[in-house]
Amino acid sequence: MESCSGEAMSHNGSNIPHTPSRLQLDLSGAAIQGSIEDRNPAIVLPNQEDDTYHLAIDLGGSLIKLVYFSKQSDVSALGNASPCSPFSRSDSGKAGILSRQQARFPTQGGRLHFVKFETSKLSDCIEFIKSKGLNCYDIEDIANGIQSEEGSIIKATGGGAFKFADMFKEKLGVTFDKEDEMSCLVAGANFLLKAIRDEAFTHLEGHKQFVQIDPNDLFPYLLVNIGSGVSMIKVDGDGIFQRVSGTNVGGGTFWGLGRLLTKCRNFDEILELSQRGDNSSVDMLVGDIYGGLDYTKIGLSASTIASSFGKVISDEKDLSGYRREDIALSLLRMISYNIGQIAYLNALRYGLKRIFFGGFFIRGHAYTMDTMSFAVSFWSKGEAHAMFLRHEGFLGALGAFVSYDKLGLTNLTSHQFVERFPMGAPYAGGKIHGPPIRDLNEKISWMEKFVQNGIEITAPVPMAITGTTGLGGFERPLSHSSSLRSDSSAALNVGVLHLVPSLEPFPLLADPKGYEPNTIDFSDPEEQEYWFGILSDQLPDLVQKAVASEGGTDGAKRRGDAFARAFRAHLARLREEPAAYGKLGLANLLELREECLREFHFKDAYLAIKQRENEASLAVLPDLLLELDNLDQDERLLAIIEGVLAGNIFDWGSRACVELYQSGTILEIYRMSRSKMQRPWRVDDFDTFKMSWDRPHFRALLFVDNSGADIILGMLPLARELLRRGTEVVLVPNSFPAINDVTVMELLNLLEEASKFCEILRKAVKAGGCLDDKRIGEQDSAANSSEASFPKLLVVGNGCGSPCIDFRQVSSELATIARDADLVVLEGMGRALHTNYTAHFKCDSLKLAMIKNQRLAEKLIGGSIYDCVCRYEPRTQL
Ligand SMILES: Nc1ncnc2c1ncn2[C@@H]1O[C@H](COP(=O)(O)OP(=O)(O)O)[C@@H](O)[C@H]1O
Ligand SMILES: CC(C)(COP(=O)(O)O)[C@@H](O)C(=O)NCCC(=O)O
Ligand SMILES: [Mn+2]
Repeated sequence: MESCSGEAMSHNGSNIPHTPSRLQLDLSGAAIQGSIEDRNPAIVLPNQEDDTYHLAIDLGGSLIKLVYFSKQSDVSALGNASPCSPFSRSDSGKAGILSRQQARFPTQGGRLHFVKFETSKLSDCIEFIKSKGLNCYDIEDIANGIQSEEGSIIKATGGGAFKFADMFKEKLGVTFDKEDEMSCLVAGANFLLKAIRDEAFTHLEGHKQFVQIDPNDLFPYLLVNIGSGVSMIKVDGDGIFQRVSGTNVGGGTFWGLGRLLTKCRNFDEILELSQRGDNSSVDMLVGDIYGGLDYTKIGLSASTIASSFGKVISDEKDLSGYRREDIALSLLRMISYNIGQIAYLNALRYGLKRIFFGGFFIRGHAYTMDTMSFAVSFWSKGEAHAMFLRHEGFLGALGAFVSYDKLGLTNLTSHQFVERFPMGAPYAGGKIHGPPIRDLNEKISWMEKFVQNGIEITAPVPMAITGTTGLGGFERPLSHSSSLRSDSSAALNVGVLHLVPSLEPFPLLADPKGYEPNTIDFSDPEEQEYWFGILSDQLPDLVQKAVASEGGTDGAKRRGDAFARAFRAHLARLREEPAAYGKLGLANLLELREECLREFHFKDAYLAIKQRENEASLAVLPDLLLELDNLDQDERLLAIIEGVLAGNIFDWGSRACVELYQSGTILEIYRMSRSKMQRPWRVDDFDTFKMSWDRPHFRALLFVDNSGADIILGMLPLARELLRRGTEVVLVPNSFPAINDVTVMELLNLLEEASKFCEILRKAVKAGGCLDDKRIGEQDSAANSSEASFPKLLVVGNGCGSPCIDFRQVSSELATIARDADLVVLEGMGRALHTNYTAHFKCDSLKLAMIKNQRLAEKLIGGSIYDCVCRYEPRTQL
């Protein structure tokens, strides 16, 4: 059994330029993934670009916002969709059962990208649209897969939909289908609040906190959109709203006056300037009027602004006599506070407790948000709450986008979206500098250029200003040193939204609403710092393995460098602002690393290691099974659980374990690990679990972890034991790689091998239909008809490519098959400890892991490294 990922298709070595044609494939770098002996091997097309589907545009007074959707070409003819797709058909090529299941769950996913341009740079925007071919698709043609000859009709909103209609027709051949601006703002806000998990947040005194919105309890609310001008809209439902107020003193006023008074050349510059400001030289404060005293009777402190810019009237100075910084700050406070106050008054007028602020005036700027939050909270005496939206300025464009009825986007829910933060401006959303990056080579060169120039690469989103308003929101910004980045990284806290309609919540969660995957509290800065440190330290070794896994070529080295730079930039970004990409937990960090590897087309960094461990473990499996079979039933169950815990030591994500592997062969380490299995384990519910064993389960889901001894000498014997008692077993591996975790493809190969010498596994595999008969040594499928009644062994991918599992988003296949399961086994640190340790299930659950990190051992179970956890919980009665 040999797997490979070598070059398998002839190609001319150069990248075929990307065109928006649906049917043109970039075959450069195409490679077979998996076993070369397969009849239907999966083919990976690393250089195949997304095909763009459609665009919506919001042409505002200051900024043009684009939201566009891309969808990968239908490459089913080649047997694989994408190396990065959670539903890569690589899973199905080999597994009859999966192919059938996937046919029932067609995926219609794609990606939503967010980009903005200054309206004054309209020509850049037009160039971008042209270069991406965004003007070439017509929604009507999508179903037929044809490229429009005529030029498409695109949804457009904002005043520019009228003003620039002729120019777009002339330059791009597109016709605007105009949508009402207010309707779009509301549709965009409703869509975000219902479909994006970490969208809304509060921002008080520098502290950002995400708010979970119940989609069934969203209305009514006040939407305050601060663009050039300000609109205040009372929203009572989808499409049910009223523009109740507005003000002409908005973002345009701030930027317009600010430019005049400070001579700043761009918006971020003035925000940055305000960071170093002291407004007391410009503003008239209460203390200026009251001789330095507070006006206590009406609750105003001496430092409260009595009159913005009021001090200027009593000075003899002209503009040059004031610091630009002070002016910038005074102006920002004046505008933000005023909008916050008017918003509050409108909330009061209509009895609304929730106010969501959007529009690009906010610009994710801490000080602006703090000021508005303070105003709302101060005037409402804490009754009303100011909330902000991560996609702040894209409400209108998104609203226009969801108005494409045929895309059916309005009913999507949060579990169907996965947000990714790829490197590179056009991928990340935000300001575009220079031509868009079209392929991996361009992306790598783009990153290399930064290094040559001695400029540190920044993650897709900039450092937000960490400065806070200090007490009460009206003191000076505390931080004078941090600065807002305005380089070519995107200027937004948004990534690319991957729409995966076939993701579903895991149906066996006992408390889906209260479910939080991450166990460790990441709001503790010390905890964060520890894990950032771990991931940084592991990076050189990972890069080396990743490069070797791709043959160590010069190309692989370049990709490895780019990956390392990208991942370091993400870590730096998150260190500065942990909530930049949404609520941060350890699971997100570990997944980000895997996603980043995929972004640079590393298919499976640990493949060679996994193969070596699989071979060594398969060689001793027959003896182990014989040994187990000679034990009586009680002893056997204990030996099997011990085997699972012992095998879990093979974890290439743990620094301690990797050091350990220097000290012996795989089998020596496995034996050593087994010999240390002294009970009671640190968490030991084995006896209760054994009691429940009297009643065989109907269907068990086994969330398996690592390749090698872990799966082969640990989990397969457990699966076999369950099968022996008549329980149907569903092995649930990762859909795509993460560290040394076993994947669907590998597991099917392992089952093929194990079936050769284990009859129970062979019969169950046959009954489950995971492998075709020839692969399990059955030439005549009718020969053993008795096996049809044998309990089934199935393999179903979890939909993830991470060492952890977030049960809010799993594959539809898993969700479907889980409905009748009555036992869930979670194995390994990632799945059973970092995530889900405190999760409860509607069915019996068993969490098995060896703990391979000293700090976690101390914190979580008051133990030490290499302690074991066997946590059993009978089903939660609802
Ligand atoms: N790069 C930028 N250029 C100009 N204005 C910006 C920029 N970034 C943020 N802004 C602020 O955002 C406001 C525009 O917000 P936006 O929501 O796009 O409204 P509009 O649709 O009116 O253009 C500007 O008036 C300014 O205050
Ligand atoms: C990434 C992992 C969760 C994988 O563990 P597994 O699920 O394979 O048991 C784990 O290796 C881990 O937490 N590693 C980082 C900590 C360390 O190096 O100690
Ligand atoms: Mn693992």
